Amino acid sequence: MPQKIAAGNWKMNAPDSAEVQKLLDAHPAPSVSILLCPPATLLAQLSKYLDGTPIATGGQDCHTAASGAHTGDVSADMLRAAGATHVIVGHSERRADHGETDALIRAKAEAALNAGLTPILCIGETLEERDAGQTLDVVARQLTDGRPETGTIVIAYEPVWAIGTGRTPTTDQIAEVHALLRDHAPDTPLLYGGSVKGANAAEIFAIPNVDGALVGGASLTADAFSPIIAALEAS
Ligand SMILES: O=C(CO)COP(=O)(O)O
Repeated sequence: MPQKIAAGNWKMNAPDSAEVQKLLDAHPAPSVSILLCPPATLLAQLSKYLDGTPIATGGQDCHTAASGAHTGDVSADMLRAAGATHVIVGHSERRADHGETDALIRAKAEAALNAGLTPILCIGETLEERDAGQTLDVVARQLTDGRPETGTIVIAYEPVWAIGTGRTPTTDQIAEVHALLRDHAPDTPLLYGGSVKGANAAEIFAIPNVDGALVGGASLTADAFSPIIAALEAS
């Protein structure tokens, strides 16, 4: 059975530290893995705060190189030194905003593995691709081209049109993609991401081959994230 993971992607947001303490108080001994991915500037501080607790931390992106002349970037080794265990790579917001290709994302995932981090590889189709019937082709290509040949990773299926929109795919649509991912990655945790809330979490976690969630907006407060963690524990 792949590990169950409730991961929060804070994106470019900085919740109050009281929210983190509230989350810890609500989940002193979780039966699933909990991960928070803050902005890079907060990572060291948050990792220190969470040291010795069941909540782990991750980065939101990394450079392919370990160090060097790359103004504005952060390496996987630096994330690791700041306390991270994971790093998100290939998020659709980075694919869209920074033109990240599958080849670049794969190099980032390899850099993460080399630094001792577990990459969370994000894949997912746009609405145009879904409407054109290309969803399975797109995610299969992103997986094949973006995934390192060896090493332990986590995969997050995040349909671009479901991110921050309040729209989620039907359970059949999620099940179809996750079945394909499971065929390609039998022992890999497969997360769903895109408008996951306390209200829909149980239904999503009941879908075969869904091992957890990558949560954006609802990871910013303990009140919103805690019911998602509880639903995963109950699944
Ligand atoms: O992009 C996401 C997580 O990486 C999902 O964001 P939302 O949960 O805000 O839709």
